[in-house]
Amino acid sequence: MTQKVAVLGTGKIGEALLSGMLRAGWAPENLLVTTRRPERAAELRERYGVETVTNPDAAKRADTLILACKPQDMGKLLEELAPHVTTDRLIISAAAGITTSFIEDRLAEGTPVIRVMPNTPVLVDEGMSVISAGSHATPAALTHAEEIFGAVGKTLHVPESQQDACTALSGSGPAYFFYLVEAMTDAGILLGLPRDKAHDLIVQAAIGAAVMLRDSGEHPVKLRENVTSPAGTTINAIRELENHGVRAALLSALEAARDRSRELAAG
Ligand SMILES: NC(=O)C1=CN([C@@H]2O[C@H](COP(=O)(O)OP(=O)(O)OC[C@H]3O[C@@H](n4cnc5c(N)ncnc54)[C@H](OP(=O)(O)O)[C@@H]3O)[C@@H](O)[C@H]2O)C=CC1
Ligand SMILES: O=C(O)[C@@H]1CCC=N1
Repeated sequence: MTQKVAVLGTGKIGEALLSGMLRAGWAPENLLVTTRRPERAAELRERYGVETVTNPDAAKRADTLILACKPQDMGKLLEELAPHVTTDRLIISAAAGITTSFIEDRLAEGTPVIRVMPNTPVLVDEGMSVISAGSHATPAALTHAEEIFGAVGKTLHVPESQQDACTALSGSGPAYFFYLVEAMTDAGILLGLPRDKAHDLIVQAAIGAAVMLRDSGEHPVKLRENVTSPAGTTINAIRELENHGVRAALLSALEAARDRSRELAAG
């Protein structure tokens, strides 16, 4: 039997996943989506040729339900789904903070639940999706989750106790790099470069650095040392970064993101 997958709460990350699954070869007729607003449903139908349905219909018709609403909307969504979700359905939640037990407690006893934290680079098939099994998720269910998320990037299994930390590093991670690029582009303006040139220079530096980090096999410290010439330019910049506590700021920032993920679980 062909597996049907429904994305429930198709906003930014839900749409990113949907588009990735279609790129990876999923047939539109095997995908269902749900939205809160009818105009959003129309947009998705037109853009992707997928069927839009209600949440109860998604629960009745799809084998796998990917819950992609905000953590704050999860309780209400589960209330709506509970009467219709049978234990042969697989529930995958992409919501920050929401634990598998939060979901299990609101659905029929024995329903398999998997928690996944993806990130927006799934849009370009360079995502990272961090996967944890709930109490009733079988190895086959985990393999299915890996197939879905592995089509749009890498996957990593972690114990659920590490999910809030992974959310801070990986789920939110791309935002920190976008923020750095934005700030460094402003620095280019300060130094008198036109914005488009500053942007191109910083983006290419980021891409080059990312590929080296991934492919060179060298530690980041070594890669940075290779750029940092004695009495040169880079060390002057590094001194300013250290003076302004950028390393400490990053430690605090990621800790704050981790703590917020924990808070979201509490509602
Ligand atoms: N954005 C990211 O980078 C990442 C987000 N996540 C997680 O993904 C989830 C969604 O985040 P994001 O995509 O950014 O948020 P969005 O607000 O873009 O998407 C959530 C969508 O869910 C819809 N929705 C809410 N309640 C219902 C409901 N009962 N039925 C149907 N649709 C509903 C909302 O509709 P409406 O538009 O009408 O409000 C909205 O379109 C969050 O839990 C977040 O933690 C995980 C990893 C990365
Ligand atoms: O900011 C957020 O809460 C979501 C979760 C990870 C990335 N975006």
